[in-house]
Amino acid sequence: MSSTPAQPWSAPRAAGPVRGDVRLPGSKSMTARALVLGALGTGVSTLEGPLVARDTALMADGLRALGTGVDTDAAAWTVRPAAPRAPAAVDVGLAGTVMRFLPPVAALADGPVLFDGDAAARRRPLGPLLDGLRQLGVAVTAADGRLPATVHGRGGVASGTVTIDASASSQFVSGLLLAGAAYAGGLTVRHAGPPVPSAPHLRMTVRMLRAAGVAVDTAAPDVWVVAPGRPAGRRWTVEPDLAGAAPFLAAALVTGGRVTLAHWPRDSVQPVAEVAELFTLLGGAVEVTGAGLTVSGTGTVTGADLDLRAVSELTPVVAALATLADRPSRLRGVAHIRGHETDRLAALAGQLGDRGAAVTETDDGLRITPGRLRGGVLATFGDHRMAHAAAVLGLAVDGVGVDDVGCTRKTLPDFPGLWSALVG
Ligand SMILES: O=C(O)C1=C[C@@H](OP(=O)(O)O)[C@@H](O)[C@H](O)C1
Ligand SMILES: C=C(OP(=O)(O)O)C(=O)O
Repeated sequence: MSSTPAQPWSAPRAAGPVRGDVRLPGSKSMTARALVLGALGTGVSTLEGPLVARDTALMADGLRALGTGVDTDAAAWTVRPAAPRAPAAVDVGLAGTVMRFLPPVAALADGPVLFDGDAAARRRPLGPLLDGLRQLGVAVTAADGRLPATVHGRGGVASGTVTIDASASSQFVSGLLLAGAAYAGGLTVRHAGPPVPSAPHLRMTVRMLRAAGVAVDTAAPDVWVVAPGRPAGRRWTVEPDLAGAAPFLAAALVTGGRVTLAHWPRDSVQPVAEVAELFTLLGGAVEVTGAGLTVSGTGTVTGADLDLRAVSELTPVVAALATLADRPSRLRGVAHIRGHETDRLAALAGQLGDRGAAVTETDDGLRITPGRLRGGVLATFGDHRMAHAAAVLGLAVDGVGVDDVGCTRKTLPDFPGLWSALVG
């Protein structure tokens, strides 16, 4: 973790239905991919509306350490590709995108690149990605398949097929695919194991590779074939962050309000259909118009049986909604979020349980029965989305707070400011 002092925060209660527009900064996932594709590109790339937050700053710094020119001074970022260089050291912080997307880039350098990060990042799974690199002939040293890890590149990677189990994170596949086009003969990635989570993020990876002119064949299930040929330098317009928008949209549901995510594109690379289905099952109405993506609620959250595998990063916000619902809920398909920023299933069961809901962990999710809720301080464990969950709970329960809202800077530069601007 960063060494900045903990920043306790009290979540505001909603005085009435929350109504308004919210302007979210750029998508973390899109910014990360555009930076990596830009670094490996044939020419200069620019990012309009990038996310300025800890995860994307770490990605920019990591690429700089590898020799890429990344200019983040202006509102639009510029990426000037250069052959990856070594020796180098990359601080991944707690960013899954940095720890999974940059080792395959480092494999192109000639020499050792050391990866390390926050203490919590050392607990996050990395082994299958490193095994994938080893299958391509890249030497990697890592104790127990976790950080710290060193990638010993030899100035290039031959083509090949790698077979990995990506059930712990879709980012293993995305990381390999993003760099794969720069490997001598391209790359084939096969997944073997329980289902890969977060399928929409794989879709985003493939769409952005194709948008940069890289051919990707996805005809066979769980197999991705990336043709050789570097991505084109190009201009990316980064969409508002849909995952970061989840607590704001949830506010409409809890309070019977109406919240619009402004500047929403008609054609998005983020999981709009999945998020719309989720909020509809929870009792809301979702529409995408020229004004943006709007969620309206009735003030009653409908408890439901929800498969969250595709949108697993929304689990903390959905769990908070489930504690406020009219009936019990079951959240399933998210066993792998035990390896997110913290063990999210344990953290949610503990913290929401302490606030009066009955929450039990299952093999792959949570059962949540609403109860008489009481205020109190939730521990975030450095996890931005635990703070989002607390904010949602606090809309309807007096005296809810978090021990450290600073962790929200991982993906939003000013979550408390945005939240009070909307909620009051
Ligand atoms: O590729 C990405 O940008 C992401 C993929 C997902 O990771 P997992 O597949 O590990 O859940 C998601 O949860 C994470 O927030 C961002
Ligand atoms: C799982 C998440 O992040 P990361 O990219 O660090 O995996 C998340 O943002 O919820």
